[in-house]
Amino acid sequence: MPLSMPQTAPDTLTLTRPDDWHLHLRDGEALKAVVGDTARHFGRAIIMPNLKPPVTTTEQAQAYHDRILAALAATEGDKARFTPLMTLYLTDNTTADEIGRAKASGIVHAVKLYPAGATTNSDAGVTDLLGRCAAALAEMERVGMPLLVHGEVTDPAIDVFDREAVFIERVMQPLRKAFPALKVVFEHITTKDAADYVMQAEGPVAATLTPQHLLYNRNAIFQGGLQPHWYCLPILKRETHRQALLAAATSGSQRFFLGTDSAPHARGLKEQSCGCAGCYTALHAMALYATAFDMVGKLHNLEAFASHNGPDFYGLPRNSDTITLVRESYEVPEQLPYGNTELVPLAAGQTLPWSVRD
Ligand SMILES: NC(=O)N[C@@H](CC(=O)O)C(=O)O
Ligand SMILES: [Zn+2]
Ligand SMILES: [Zn+2]
Repeated sequence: MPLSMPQTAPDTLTLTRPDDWHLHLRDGEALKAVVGDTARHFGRAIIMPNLKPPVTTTEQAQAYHDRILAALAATEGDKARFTPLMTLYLTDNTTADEIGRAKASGIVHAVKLYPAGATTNSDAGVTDLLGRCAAALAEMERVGMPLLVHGEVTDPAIDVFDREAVFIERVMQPLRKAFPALKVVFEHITTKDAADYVMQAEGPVAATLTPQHLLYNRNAIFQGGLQPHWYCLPILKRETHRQALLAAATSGSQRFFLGTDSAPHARGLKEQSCGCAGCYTALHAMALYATAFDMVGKLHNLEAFASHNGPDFYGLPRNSDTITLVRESYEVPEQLPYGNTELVPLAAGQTLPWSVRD
C-alpha cells in the first residue's frame, strides 16, 4: 500500500484523558444528577456561571466549586480525579479588582460574556461590552485570564441564523482590536464564518465545538415534526456550516478544542409550548465526537482536539492518564433520572458506533 493511502481506521483508540472546556452543571438536585456523567470520562471541565442568580464573584465561584465537589463525592464518582475549573459571569459592573481576586484564587480560570438576552439565564449579561467592561477586560488581558464568548448579537432585526456571523463584525473584531493580547475563546461555534475567523485571526483566539454542531444540521430540529431535544443556542445551522465546523475540528489546528456545551433541562421544560434551549451530552460526549471524527477519517486528530489543545491554550498541564474508545455500539438511553424528574439526552434511543471502555 502506498504511504499516502489513508490508514485503516482503528477499532480501539487510547487517548490522554480529555477535558470539557464548556459545561453546564446547574446546581442542587440537577447538579447531583449530572456531575458523575462528566467526571466518568473527563479530567476537568470549564463550569459555566449562568446559574440563577449568576456566579459573578470569586466568592460565589468558590462556594459553587465546593458544592460541585460535594455533589461529586455524594455520587459514585471519584472525588480526587475530577477538577471543576470555575468561571465568572461578566456583567456591566464587573470590576478590575474582581478580576484580580479571580486570578489570585487559583480556581477561577476564565470569565464568560453573555450578551444580555442571548441565551438561557443571560438577563444579567452585558449590554455594551467595550463601553461598560473596558476596565475588567484590560485587567483580564494583563493577567492572562481568558474571555469566553457566547457569540451572538441580540438585535431583533438580525435573523436567528445570522446572529453569530454578525457578532463577528459587530463585537468580536472591535473587541480584539481594543484588546489584542486578550485570550478569547469563541464558544460553541456554529458557522463557517466563525470557523474561518478563528482559523485566520491573529493572536490568542480559539474556539470550542459541540458534538451536536459537528453531527447534525438544522434539519434535525424539524425531522418528522418539531424536535425540541435538538434545540440549542446558537441554533443548528445548514449543512455547509456543519461541514466547515467538522473540517475545522478535525484539521489538527491547535485553535479548536472540545466543549460539549452539555446543557441539561428537565424533559418538561423542553417539551412545552416554549421549550428551553440546550442539549444534554455529558453522558456520551466522547462517543459522539469519535463518531464525528470517524465519519471524515480523522480519528488520529481526536486526541489533540479533546485532550491537548484546550489545556495548551489555557496554560494548564495536559492530563496524565488515558481513556480508551472502542468501536462497539452504544445505545443512548431514552431518558435519565434528573432530580424528581427526567432528562432526555441528545440522540436518545439511537445507536452510536463508538463507546468508551469504562
Ligand atoms: N446552549 C444552550 O442552548 N443553552 C445553554 C446556554 C448557552 O450555552 O448558551 C444553557 O445554559 O442551557
Ligand atoms: Zn452559549
Ligand atoms: Zn453553554
